[in-house]
Amino acid sequence: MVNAAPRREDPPEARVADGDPRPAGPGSNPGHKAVLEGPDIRRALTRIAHEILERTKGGDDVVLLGIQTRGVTLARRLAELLERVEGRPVPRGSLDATMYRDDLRMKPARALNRTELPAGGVDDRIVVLVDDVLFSGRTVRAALDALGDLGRPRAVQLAVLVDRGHRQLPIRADYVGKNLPTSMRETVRVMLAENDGRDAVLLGPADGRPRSAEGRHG
Ligand SMILES: O=P(O)(O)OC[C@H]1O[C@H](OP(=O)(O)OP(=O)(O)O)[C@H](O)[C@@H]1O
Ligand SMILES: O=c1cc[nH]c(=O)[nH]1
Repeated sequence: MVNAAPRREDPPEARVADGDPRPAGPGSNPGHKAVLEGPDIRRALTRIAHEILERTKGGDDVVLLGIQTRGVTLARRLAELLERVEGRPVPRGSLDATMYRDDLRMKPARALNRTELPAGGVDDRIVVLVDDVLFSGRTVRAALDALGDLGRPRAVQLAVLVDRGHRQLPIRADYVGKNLPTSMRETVRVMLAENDGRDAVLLGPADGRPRSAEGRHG
């Protein structure tokens, strides 16, 4: 399980009592606390990779599909971990579900990202959707609709780094890095080195207003 206890590789400011959130560090807003640091994220992803192999009986038919934006980075990292264990490449791709959202009209327009499938497609495969945060479930609902237009997987599973609760749809994750109880007045920000320059999961106030799936883009 993810361990918040101080470790030698943590920066000095991280060495606080077990269970206490750590100061958020560089690149983050004041008032945000780091609930996971780089080593925690690495351990969580390693555990998820092993769980995927166990549940899919060696991962032979697995395709990892990262949901834009940070889900794509996490899918890449998971693929590398699976490849290290299995000694063969694991097909992966990316999914932008923006056009399938049910709250498109309520949000500022945003640029579309790439949807890319591996050469073998997704038909008859076990697709593991990967995202950084699971909240209302509306992004995953949109991703399932997008996937339905791309093929017919044998099964679809969901892996998330953080499940912060507050589901508005009957969606659950099969693989969870960390269950993080939150209030609607908080926001969870996942930072990844490839996207943000460092690895951390930050918990902080939601810009002074409760964050909900209504009126936001996801
Ligand atoms: O369960 P939900 O309520 O849908 O929230 C979860 C989604 O919110 C965030 O994405 P966001 O739309 O902020 O885009 P980003 O990943 O590109 O930053 C996060 O990356 C998840 O995809
Ligand atoms: O707090 C939240 C809610 C949805 N998506 C995020 O990335 N963070």
